[in-house]
Amino acid sequence: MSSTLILLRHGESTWNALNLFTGWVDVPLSERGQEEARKGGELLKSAGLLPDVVHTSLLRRAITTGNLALDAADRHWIPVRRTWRLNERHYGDLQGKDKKQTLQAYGEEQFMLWRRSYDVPPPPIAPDSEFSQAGDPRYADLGPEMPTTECLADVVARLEPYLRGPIADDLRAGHTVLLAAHGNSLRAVVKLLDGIGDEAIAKVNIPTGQPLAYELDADLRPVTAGGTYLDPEAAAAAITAVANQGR
Ligand SMILES: O=C(O)[C@@H](CO)OP(=O)(O)O
Repeated sequence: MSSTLILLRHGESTWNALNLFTGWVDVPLSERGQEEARKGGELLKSAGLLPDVVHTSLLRRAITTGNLALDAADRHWIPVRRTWRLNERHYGDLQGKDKKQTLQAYGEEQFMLWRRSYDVPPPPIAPDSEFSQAGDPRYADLGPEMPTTECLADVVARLEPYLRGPIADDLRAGHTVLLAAHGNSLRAVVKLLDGIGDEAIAKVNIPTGQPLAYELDADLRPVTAGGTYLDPEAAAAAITAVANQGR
Protein backbone atom coordinates (compact mmCIF):
# COMPACT_ATOMS: atom_id res chain seq x y z
CA MET A 1 0.00 0.00 0.00
CA SER A 2 1.29 3.46 -0.80
CA SER A 3 0.77 6.54 1.32
CA THR A 4 1.38 10.26 1.03
CA LEU A 5 3.45 12.53 3.25
CA ILE A 6 3.16 16.27 2.62
CA LEU A 7 5.84 18.60 3.97
CA LEU A 8 4.88 22.24 4.47
CA ARG A 9 7.33 24.80 5.79
CA HIS A 10 5.57 27.65 7.57
CA GLY A 11 4.83 30.82 5.60
CA GLU A 12 7.11 33.84 5.95
CA SER A 13 7.50 34.85 9.61
CA THR A 14 8.04 38.39 10.87
CA TRP A 15 11.68 37.43 11.55
CA ASN A 16 12.13 35.88 8.08
CA ALA A 17 11.02 39.28 6.76
CA LEU A 18 13.58 41.03 9.00
CA ASN A 19 16.31 38.50 8.05
CA LEU A 20 16.97 37.41 11.65
CA PHE A 21 18.11 33.97 12.82
CA THR A 22 15.01 32.53 14.51
CA GLY A 23 15.38 28.93 15.70
CA TRP A 24 13.18 28.31 18.75
CA VAL A 25 12.07 31.95 19.17
CA ASP A 26 8.29 31.84 18.81
CA VAL A 27 7.59 34.58 16.28
CA PRO A 28 4.31 34.91 14.31
CA LEU A 29 3.68 34.80 10.58
CA SER A 30 3.84 38.06 8.63
CA GLU A 31 0.80 39.07 6.54
CA ARG A 32 2.57 37.63 3.52
CA GLY A 33 3.26 34.41 5.43
CA GLN A 34 -0.43 34.06 6.28
CA GLU A 35 -1.26 34.45 2.60
CA GLU A 36 1.39 31.86 1.65
CA ALA A 37 -0.14 29.41 4.12
CA ARG A 38 -3.63 29.89 2.66
CA LYS A 39 -2.25 29.45 -0.87
CA GLY A 40 -0.50 26.26 0.25
CA GLY A 41 -3.86 24.91 1.43
CA GLU A 42 -5.53 25.87 -1.84
CA LEU A 43 -2.80 23.97 -3.73
CA LEU A 44 -3.49 20.88 -1.60
CA LYS A 45 -7.19 21.16 -2.29
CA SER A 46 -6.85 21.58 -6.05
CA ALA A 47 -4.38 18.66 -6.21
CA GLY A 48 -6.85 16.49 -4.28
CA LEU A 49 -4.19 15.90 -1.59
CA LEU A 50 -6.38 16.01 1.48
CA PRO A 51 -4.57 15.39 4.78
CA ASP A 52 -6.16 12.99 7.31
CA VAL A 53 -3.87 14.05 10.15
CA VAL A 54 -1.45 16.92 10.79
CA HIS A 55 1.73 16.94 12.88
CA THR A 56 3.24 20.30 13.86
CA SER A 57 6.07 21.69 15.96
CA LEU A 58 5.36 23.64 19.15
CA LEU A 59 6.02 26.98 17.43
CA ARG A 60 3.21 29.28 16.36
CA ARG A 61 4.52 29.95 12.84
CA ALA A 62 4.09 26.23 12.03
CA ILE A 63 0.86 25.83 14.04
CA THR A 64 -0.75 28.86 12.37
CA THR A 65 0.43 27.72 8.93
CA GLY A 66 -1.17 24.31 9.50
CA ASN A 67 -4.41 25.93 10.64
CA LEU A 68 -4.62 28.39 7.72
CA ALA A 69 -3.65 25.80 5.10
CA LEU A 70 -6.10 23.20 6.40
CA ASP A 71 -8.87 25.77 6.64
CA ALA A 72 -8.28 26.71 2.99
CA ALA A 73 -8.44 22.99 2.07
CA ASP A 74 -11.61 22.41 4.16
CA ARG A 75 -9.63 19.99 6.33
CA HIS A 76 -9.61 22.19 9.48
CA TRP A 77 -11.29 19.35 11.41
CA ILE A 78 -8.62 16.65 11.15
CA PRO A 79 -6.74 15.41 14.24
CA VAL A 80 -3.54 17.21 15.19
CA ARG A 81 -0.40 16.16 17.07
CA ARG A 82 2.30 18.54 18.19
CA THR A 83 5.87 17.78 19.19
CA TRP A 84 9.07 19.69 19.99
CA ARG A 85 10.81 17.10 17.78
CA LEU A 86 9.50 18.97 14.70
CA ASN A 87 10.72 22.35 16.02
CA GLU A 88 13.12 24.43 13.96
CA ARG A 89 16.80 23.78 14.64
CA HIS A 90 17.81 25.58 17.84
CA TYR A 91 20.10 28.32 16.53
CA GLY A 92 21.99 28.84 19.81
CA ASP A 93 23.54 32.24 20.35
CA LEU A 94 22.66 33.28 16.78
CA GLN A 95 18.95 33.49 17.70
CA GLY A 96 17.82 37.10 17.30
CA LYS A 97 20.91 38.09 15.27
CA ASP A 98 20.78 39.71 11.83
CA LYS A 99 21.90 37.31 9.05
CA LYS A 100 23.58 39.99 6.94
CA GLN A 101 25.49 41.46 9.90
CA THR A 102 26.54 37.94 10.96
CA LEU A 103 27.83 37.22 7.45
CA GLN A 104 29.79 40.47 7.45
CA ALA A 105 31.19 39.95 10.95
CA TYR A 106 32.29 36.31 10.60
CA GLY A 107 32.77 35.84 6.83
CA GLU A 108 31.21 33.52 4.29
CA GLU A 109 32.87 30.29 5.44
CA GLN A 110 31.90 30.50 9.13
CA PHE A 111 28.43 31.84 8.24
CA MET A 112 27.75 28.89 5.94
CA LEU A 113 29.23 26.40 8.44
CA TRP A 114 26.72 27.62 11.02
CA ARG A 115 23.82 27.76 8.56
CA ARG A 116 24.26 24.64 6.47
CA SER A 117 27.07 22.35 7.68
CA TYR A 118 25.81 19.04 9.01
CA ASP A 119 27.71 18.92 12.28
CA VAL A 120 28.91 22.39 13.35
CA PRO A 121 26.49 23.95 15.86
CA PRO A 122 26.54 27.70 16.58
CA PRO A 123 27.79 28.70 20.07
CA PRO A 124 25.21 27.83 22.76
CA ILE A 125 22.75 30.44 23.98
CA ALA A 126 23.09 31.67 27.58
CA PRO A 127 20.07 30.83 29.77
CA ASP A 128 19.60 34.51 30.66
CA SER A 129 19.56 35.65 27.01
CA GLU A 130 16.31 37.35 25.99
CA PHE A 131 16.14 34.80 23.16
CA SER A 132 16.63 31.69 25.34
CA GLN A 133 13.78 29.20 25.85
CA ALA A 134 15.06 28.11 29.30
CA GLY A 135 12.05 27.92 31.64
CA ASP A 136 9.48 27.94 28.82
CA PRO A 137 6.64 25.72 30.13
CA ARG A 138 6.10 24.00 26.77
CA TYR A 139 9.53 22.37 27.16
CA ALA A 140 9.18 21.49 30.86
CA ASP A 141 9.25 17.74 30.15
CA LEU A 142 12.46 17.79 28.11
CA GLY A 143 14.89 17.83 31.06
CA PRO A 144 18.47 17.26 29.86
CA GLU A 145 17.29 16.90 26.23
CA MET A 146 16.54 20.66 26.14
CA PRO A 147 19.04 22.06 23.62
CA THR A 148 20.97 25.32 23.93
CA THR A 149 22.15 25.00 20.30
CA GLU A 150 21.84 22.39 17.55
CA CYS A 151 23.47 21.40 14.29
CA LEU A 152 21.45 19.53 11.65
CA ALA A 153 22.82 16.19 12.92
CA ASP A 154 21.24 16.97 16.32
CA VAL A 155 17.90 17.68 14.60
CA VAL A 156 18.09 14.39 12.69
CA ALA A 157 18.78 12.55 15.98
CA ARG A 158 15.77 14.06 17.82
CA LEU A 159 13.42 13.92 14.83
CA GLU A 160 14.11 10.40 13.56
CA PRO A 161 12.32 8.55 16.41
CA TYR A 162 9.21 10.63 15.76
CA LEU A 163 9.37 10.07 11.98
CA ARG A 164 9.85 6.31 12.40
CA GLY A 165 7.28 6.23 15.24
CA PRO A 166 4.06 8.28 15.25
CA ILE A 167 4.39 9.60 11.68
CA ALA A 168 5.20 6.17 10.22
CA ASP A 169 2.27 4.68 12.19
CA ASP A 170 -0.12 7.16 10.57
CA LEU A 171 1.33 6.45 7.11
CA ARG A 172 1.09 2.69 7.58
CA ALA A 173 -2.56 3.16 8.52
CA GLY A 174 -3.00 4.57 4.99
CA HIS A 175 -3.43 8.18 6.10
CA THR A 176 -2.35 11.20 4.11
CA VAL A 177 -0.10 13.00 6.59
CA LEU A 178 0.73 16.71 6.68
CA LEU A 179 3.84 17.93 8.52
CA ALA A 180 3.70 21.67 9.23
CA ALA A 181 7.21 22.50 10.34
CA HIS A 182 10.38 24.46 9.56
CA GLY A 183 13.21 24.93 7.07
CA ASN A 184 15.78 22.89 8.96
CA SER A 185 13.52 20.31 10.61
CA LEU A 186 12.12 19.56 7.15
CA ARG A 187 15.67 19.37 5.74
CA ALA A 188 16.21 16.64 8.34
CA VAL A 189 13.04 14.83 7.16
CA VAL A 190 14.12 15.08 3.50
CA LYS A 191 17.62 13.82 4.39
CA LEU A 192 16.14 10.76 6.09
CA LEU A 193 13.51 10.07 3.39
CA ASP A 194 15.83 10.47 0.40
CA GLY A 195 18.98 9.14 2.07
CA ILE A 196 20.90 12.35 1.27
CA GLY A 197 24.55 12.44 2.39
CA ASP A 198 25.92 14.72 5.11
CA GLU A 199 27.61 17.03 2.59
CA ALA A 200 24.92 17.04 -0.09
CA ILE A 201 22.23 18.12 2.39
CA ALA A 202 24.01 21.53 2.67
CA LYS A 203 22.64 22.38 -0.79
CA VAL A 204 19.02 21.53 0.05
CA ASN A 205 16.77 24.48 0.98
CA ILE A 206 13.06 24.35 1.76
CA PRO A 207 10.89 27.28 0.64
CA THR A 208 8.18 28.86 2.82
CA GLY A 209 4.56 27.87 2.22
CA GLN A 210 5.20 25.47 -0.69
CA PRO A 211 3.68 21.98 -0.23
CA LEU A 212 6.14 19.17 -1.06
CA ALA A 213 4.37 15.83 -1.54
CA TYR A 214 6.08 12.45 -1.16
CA GLU A 215 4.32 9.34 -2.35
CA LEU A 216 5.80 6.51 -0.29
CA ASP A 217 5.88 2.77 -0.98
CA ALA A 218 4.94 0.06 1.50
CA ASP A 219 8.41 0.38 3.12
CA LEU A 220 7.86 4.15 3.39
CA ARG A 221 10.46 4.87 0.73
CA PRO A 222 9.84 7.74 -1.74
CA VAL A 223 8.45 6.58 -5.09
CA THR A 224 9.99 9.73 -6.64
CA ALA A 225 13.28 10.90 -5.09
CA GLY A 226 12.96 14.45 -3.75
CA GLY A 227 9.16 14.37 -3.81
CA THR A 228 7.05 16.76 -5.89
CA TYR A 229 6.40 20.45 -5.27
CA LEU A 230 2.79 21.22 -6.11
CA ASP A 231 3.83 24.57 -7.64
CA PRO A 232 7.34 23.80 -8.97
CA GLU A 233 7.99 27.25 -10.46
CA ALA A 234 7.10 29.18 -7.33
CA ALA A 235 9.02 26.67 -5.22
CA ALA A 236 12.19 27.05 -7.34
CA ALA A 237 12.14 30.85 -6.98
CA ALA A 238 11.54 30.61 -3.23
CA ILE A 239 14.35 28.03 -2.80
CA THR A 240 16.82 30.47 -4.41
CA ALA A 241 15.66 33.23 -2.06
CA VAL A 242 16.31 31.04 1.02
CA ALA A 243 19.74 29.99 -0.28
CA ASN A 244 20.73 33.65 -0.74
CA GLN A 245 19.65 34.93 2.67
CA GLY A 246 22.20 37.23 4.24
CA ARG A 247 23.53 38.39 0.89
O1 LIG B 1 16.50 31.43 11.16
C1 LIG B 1 16.10 30.25 11.14
O2 LIG B 1 15.62 29.67 12.12
C2 LIG B 1 16.25 29.46 9.84
C3 LIG B 1 14.94 29.37 9.12
O3 LIG B 1 14.35 30.63 8.91
O4 LIG B 1 17.18 30.11 9.02
P1 LIG B 1 18.21 29.46 8.00
O5 LIG B 1 17.50 29.25 6.69
O6 LIG B 1 19.29 30.49 7.92
O7 LIG B 1 18.71 28.16 8.60
